[in-house]
Amino acid sequence: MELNNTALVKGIKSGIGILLIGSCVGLIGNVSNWLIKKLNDSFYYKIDIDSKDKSYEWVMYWLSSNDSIKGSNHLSAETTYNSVGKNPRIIFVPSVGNHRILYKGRSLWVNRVRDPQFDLGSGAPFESIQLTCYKSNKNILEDLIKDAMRLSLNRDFGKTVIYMNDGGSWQRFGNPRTIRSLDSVILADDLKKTVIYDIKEFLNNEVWYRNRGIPYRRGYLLYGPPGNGKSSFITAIAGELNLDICIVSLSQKDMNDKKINQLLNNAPPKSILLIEDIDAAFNKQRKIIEESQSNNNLHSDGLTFSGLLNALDGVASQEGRLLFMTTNKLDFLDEALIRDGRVDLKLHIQNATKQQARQLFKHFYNLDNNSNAMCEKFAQNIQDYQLSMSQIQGFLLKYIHSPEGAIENINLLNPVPIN
Ligand SMILES: Nc1ncnc2c1ncn2[C@@H]1O[C@H](COP(=O)(O)OP(=O)(O)OP(=O)(O)O)[C@@H](O)[C@H]1O
Repeated sequence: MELNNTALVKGIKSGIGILLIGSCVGLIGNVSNWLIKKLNDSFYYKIDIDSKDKSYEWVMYWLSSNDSIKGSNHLSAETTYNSVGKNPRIIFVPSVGNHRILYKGRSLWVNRVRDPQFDLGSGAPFESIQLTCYKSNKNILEDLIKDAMRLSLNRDFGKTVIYMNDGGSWQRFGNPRTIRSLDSVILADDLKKTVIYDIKEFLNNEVWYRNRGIPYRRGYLLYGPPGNGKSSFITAIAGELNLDICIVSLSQKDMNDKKINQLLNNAPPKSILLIEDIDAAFNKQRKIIEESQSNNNLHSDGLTFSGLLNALDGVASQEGRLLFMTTNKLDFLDEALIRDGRVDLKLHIQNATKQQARQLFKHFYNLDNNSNAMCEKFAQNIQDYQLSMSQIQGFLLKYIHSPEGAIENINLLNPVPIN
């Protein structure tokens, strides 16, 4: 019995011993962590930048053009294209991990961190960058971010940035485009004035909308035969009003109701949302098929008509949402898609009138008023609404340096003889 008690006491003692050692180890661990943190805090200064913030894109762009990053032994290659998807170019950015760089002759560290979690909407991983420098050089981190911002804004200044959707998130597409001037788009009547006035009214009246509880968004539908300037006009509007363009591709394989909702409600600030050829993705026929599927309790995992309508009606972004849709086939569209509130202004862009042909001729050859008679001669041989503007432009391109040649040969474009 006594033996048993002694064994018990020994057991308790060794248990307490282990506990004490465990606690001491834990305590030492905590103290050393605390010390490291304290030392870190007193020696280093850090700034975290989340990939959802605009400054992340600025700093990554800055890093890609910073020479000292090339000394790093682990970079990531990223391919960029020009605005028409050509001329691939590789840029190198820091890969996930820690990198030391020099800025203004000082050392600093860039730690790119990839979160194990993925954004369920876009399928892209969450990322962040941590910039670290010695506390004594604290200001250089803020200077770096400001420099990065200036560099990016300079790159985009006077240009239109195009974004395309990659799943449910927006990615810059190629290099920003040179602005297309409004003068270069020739439309009938006062269409340009009407639309620009309408958009400016909208952009300047946020409070008016908010006070009345009216969703702060505006939708435009441009419809009419191909090649008459629908896309060109939208590009020129973006240039005129200093807006970017977000092209929504509804036909992407993995597009679904959730992603379209995210896209339409999280567009980059100061941008136009553009859905081209909306009839290709959604027309009356497709709606009928979907309705019959849902009557038969068949559920769609992809993008549905009601999903698109919900996204269009979703919470408007802070900046106000400008949506443009284009179609060649107005009759194919379901009424619900283009009803008031979803589409506020419908603009018919028709084939060329004589007057448009005259202006195009003048603009194409950069002629002044002394050449009005020549422009008139060209225009009087164009019948209203018979040819598209792109057909006339294509014809003029054959006589790129010779307006006289274009007039002489106009019967090749239009059978009406010159008087
Ligand atoms: N109204 C116009 N003024 C000046 N150029 C025009 C006009 N319409 C068409 N063009 C020229 O024709 C080409 C095609 O124009 P654009 O793509 O804008 O037409 P669209 O109406 O959007 O055609 P689609 O319906 O096929 O998309 C462009 O090169 C553009 O410069």
